[in-house]
Amino acid sequence: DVGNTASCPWGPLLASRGYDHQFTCAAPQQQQPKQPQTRQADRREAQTPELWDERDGPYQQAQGYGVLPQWQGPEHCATEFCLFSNREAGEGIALITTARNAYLASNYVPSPTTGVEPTAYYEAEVPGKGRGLIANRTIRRGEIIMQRLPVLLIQMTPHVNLDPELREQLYQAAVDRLPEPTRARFMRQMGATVYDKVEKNSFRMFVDDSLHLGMFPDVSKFNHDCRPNVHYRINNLTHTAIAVRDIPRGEELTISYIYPLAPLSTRQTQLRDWDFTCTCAQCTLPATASAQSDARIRQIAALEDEIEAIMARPGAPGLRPAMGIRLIELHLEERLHAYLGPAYTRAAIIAAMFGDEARAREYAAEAALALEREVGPHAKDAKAMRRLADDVRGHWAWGLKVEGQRPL
Ligand SMILES: C[S@@+](CC[C@H](N)C(=O)[O-])C[C@H]1O[C@@H](n2cnc3c(N)ncnc32)[C@H](O)[C@@H]1O
Repeated sequence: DVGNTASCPWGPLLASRGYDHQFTCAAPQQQQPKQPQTRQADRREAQTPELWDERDGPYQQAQGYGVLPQWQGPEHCATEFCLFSNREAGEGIALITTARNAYLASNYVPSPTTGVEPTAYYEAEVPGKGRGLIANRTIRRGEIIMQRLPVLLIQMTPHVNLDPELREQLYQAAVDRLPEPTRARFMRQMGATVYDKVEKNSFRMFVDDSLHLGMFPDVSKFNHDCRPNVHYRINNLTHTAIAVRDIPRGEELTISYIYPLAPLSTRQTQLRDWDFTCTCAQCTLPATASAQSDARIRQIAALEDEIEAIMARPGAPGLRPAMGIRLIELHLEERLHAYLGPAYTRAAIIAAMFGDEARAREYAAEAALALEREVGPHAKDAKAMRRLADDVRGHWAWGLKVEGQRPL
């Protein structure tokens, strides 16, 4: 059920979890995110496989799963991890994974590869960031900029455990299986070796329950910004990048590699894993403005905690209409356009509880739009917010905090 999934707003090497045989990114919005790069933990968790065993066992086991005919592989098995490839799927795809995961992938029907017309943006040198993407026309809020399948998908266990030389051989073999134009675009990504490219450009995603790193050469052109104008989600193996506000011609298109609702020092610590010092506008604010931004981030966290605690108590004692309004203001003042869904949801419910029909309708409509962008068009929360916007007075929350109107 794709509708069960939520977006993972914290950047490349993103954290995600799978449902059934889907490829999903399913970290709940409200949940405190996992650190974006938990490589040390992954290294500890991963079992050390025997290295580079191409004898019968893994091949037979792999063949037992019977991936679809247009797939090539298993090849180059290193214990249970083998190379599987398909030149016809998407722009060509290579997997380094177990036979079971390859079987799941090969049976998967991907979303179409699509997005705005290629001339809507162009690639250019961005001072202090290397190459990046620039809007070539006004890109409207909600426009899908890119929707892509990975061209290389590598299970985390061999990525962290294989002998470096063998790993690079295996990765090179995988890249060689891609059609030439895709291979060329893959090789243009930042990084000296294939391993290095994976470290610098991959997105975390799950195939069933196993953590993988997905490579999307087009998507890897987005630079990071702590106040991004593009949000991405990964559902069912597909990476979707979508504009979160109107983006004027000439502005850089950016995503966030981390969970950015954190003060400057925390963001900088997180970004150290990527080996660069962030030069985005938010990280280079003058000291006073930067301190004000940190204070707003702390206010957002405190207000959300307060609302949660109040809502958990019968009668929601101490709830005030201003709380929802302030939550929205703080998000907008901080330019957190990629993270508005939960804030508008809370504000819409609070407005409905206090019988403020106009605000409840407006906030619920904004919440629905934001959640559709952030989580996906089938998001259950987005549907719930649409229902609230369509019929505020029929909603369970309507008038609950209006004295004499309804018992709580
Ligand atoms: C996924 S690549 C993005 C595309 C890259 N600029 C290029 O030329 O291929 C990530 C790398 O871009 C650079 N980068 C991205 N965002 C940045 C930022 N906000 N500040 C400084 N460097 C950044 C860093 O070198 C980072 O390792």
